[in-house]
Amino acid sequence: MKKLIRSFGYAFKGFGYAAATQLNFRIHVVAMLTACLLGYALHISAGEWMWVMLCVALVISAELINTAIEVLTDLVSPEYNAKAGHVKDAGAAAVLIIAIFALGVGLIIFLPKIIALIHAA
Ligand SMILES: Nc1ncnc2c1ncn2[C@@H]1O[C@H](COP(=O)(O)OP(=O)(O)OP(=O)(O)O)[C@@H](O)[C@H]1O
Repeated sequence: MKKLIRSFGYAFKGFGYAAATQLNFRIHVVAMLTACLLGYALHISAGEWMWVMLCVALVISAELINTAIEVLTDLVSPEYNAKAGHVKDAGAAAVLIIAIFALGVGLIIFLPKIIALIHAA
């Protein structure tokens, strides 16, 4: 049990490290919190919440894995190395693809509701 609690602590430490050092991570956390607030305010359905939660988990996990890749790359290759660059670029590309997916889901769920609200006003 103690071990389990300790590993939660490590996970929170990892989250804190990413939040303290990565601007993109902070931007994505704010975007995901905004999506959750919008979901609450616009009374989205259970099915729509599942998509939003999937996007939150994907985006935040991708950012955390990308942070791990960046830190490890800097550790292994502090000097310029083309392969180190490819590793970081591939990590960044993975985050971009997931962010685009999340943006698409957000537009599909929220845009019609926001347009309907504007028309009703
Ligand atoms: N050791 C390296 N060797 C070769 N190219 C690198 C190296 N480190 C970084 N790069 C190149 O610079 C880009 C930016 O790297 P950097 O580590 O600054 O990441 P970042 O995405 O700007 O993240 P952050 O600013 O949060 O550290 C990489 O995607 C890669 O193309």
